[in-house]
Amino acid sequence: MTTLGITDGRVLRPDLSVEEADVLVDREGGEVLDVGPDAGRDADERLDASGGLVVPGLVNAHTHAAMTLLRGYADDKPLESWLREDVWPAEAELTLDDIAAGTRLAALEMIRSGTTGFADMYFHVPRVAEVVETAGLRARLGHGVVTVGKDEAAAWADVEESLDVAETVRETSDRIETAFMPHSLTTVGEEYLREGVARARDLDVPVHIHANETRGEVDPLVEEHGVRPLEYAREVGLLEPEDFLAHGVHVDETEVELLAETGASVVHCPASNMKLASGMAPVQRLLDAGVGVGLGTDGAASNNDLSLLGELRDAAMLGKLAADDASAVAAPDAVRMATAGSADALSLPGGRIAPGEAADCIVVDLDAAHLTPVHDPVSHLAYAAAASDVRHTVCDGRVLMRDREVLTLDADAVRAEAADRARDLVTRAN
Ligand SMILES: N[C@@H](CCSC[C@H]1O[C@@H](n2cnc3c(=O)[nH]cnc32)[C@H](O)[C@@H]1O)C(=O)O
Ligand SMILES: [Zn+2]
Repeated sequence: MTTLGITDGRVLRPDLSVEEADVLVDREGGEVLDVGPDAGRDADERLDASGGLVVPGLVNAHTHAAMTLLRGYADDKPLESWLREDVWPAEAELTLDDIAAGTRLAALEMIRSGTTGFADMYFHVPRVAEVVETAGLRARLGHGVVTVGKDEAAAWADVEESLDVAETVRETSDRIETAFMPHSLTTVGEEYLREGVARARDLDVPVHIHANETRGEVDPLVEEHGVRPLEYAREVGLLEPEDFLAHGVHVDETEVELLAETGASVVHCPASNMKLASGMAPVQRLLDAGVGVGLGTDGAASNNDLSLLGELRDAAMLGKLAADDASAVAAPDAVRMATAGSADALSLPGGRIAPGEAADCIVVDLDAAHLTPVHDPVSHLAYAAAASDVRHTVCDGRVLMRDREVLTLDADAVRAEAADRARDLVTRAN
């Protein structure tokens, strides 16, 4: 066994208290061995955390990584027209190599902003998995299914591809898990949902889906089925404890209770919900009811970055507006959402720094003008720290970024290739 010591900093513990301590990690086992004063002194390799805060690696519980290629391509539109007029036509032109390049750019951005784990819904997933493996991140991956607008054969083929990906891609790496991922309750027809979800249970994989994102999506569903969307979701076999739903903006009391009862989680995406004017999720209400809530950026085309430090600030801010209460979604709630909340929603290791937990952690530099003075480090994480304050990133015991240098990807090459491919993609789409 070789060890990594993250030394001389302060550590955010699972109860969100902060103490001066080292973190000692088993590099091969990818596990935290010890947290305590001088615990890392005799480690084989050291990462300096002085002046910094050691935090669990952030977990992005809902994104479409390769959409980095469409960052800034179509802004200032609501969901329906944004998808139909801009995003889907461009996505129809994506090649396998485009997906790989866009995902590499996302991985680079995630590592540089302190994200160690994520859930991705996209296509050409084996290529996504290769990038995740090389970058050293942890992920739950799936192929997004859309059946509306397709003939029956094409629709079933899309369902089959998602199930096949869920079954096979999890073998790629110890750090990769999968899910069956129907795109949403309205873009996948009922018979496909029922059959796909039942088959996912046989494969023992969870289901990830967009749900209750906009009123424009909820109202017609209620009209057609005569029940709330999450009641319909339950009827078609969704809402098992390991399932996780993106957005959950327009949920009523019945649906909040249904989530609490079933144990399915919600992934809150505040920036995307604001940018597409989708609405405000009742996050404090969900937390009060005991619903598991994680945090996601959604794709870079509706955000427009993948920084979870930015996102958890948005979550804390929007949560107060939604509840009309300044004490709602307090700093510790937002920080928990981006760490343990997301890891638990995805059923992935991580989210807590304690012996026996996965060695996924980051060091956030507190030596900066905008982070002075440090009355409360948790407040700074929630309200003042930015992606560029992340000094080191460690996932599964491996150092992915040291002193802001990413070690697993060639940052300049990744950016150059993504920019080239994005330009060509947009030319083809128009
Ligand atoms: N197999 C499908 C692809 C589905 S992947 C997931 C999809 O979600 C889309 N997407 C991104 N953000 C959102 C959102 O906020 N709500 C709904 N869909 C989104 C994204 O552009 C992508 O097309 C097909 O053939 O079209
Ligand atoms: Zn999404």
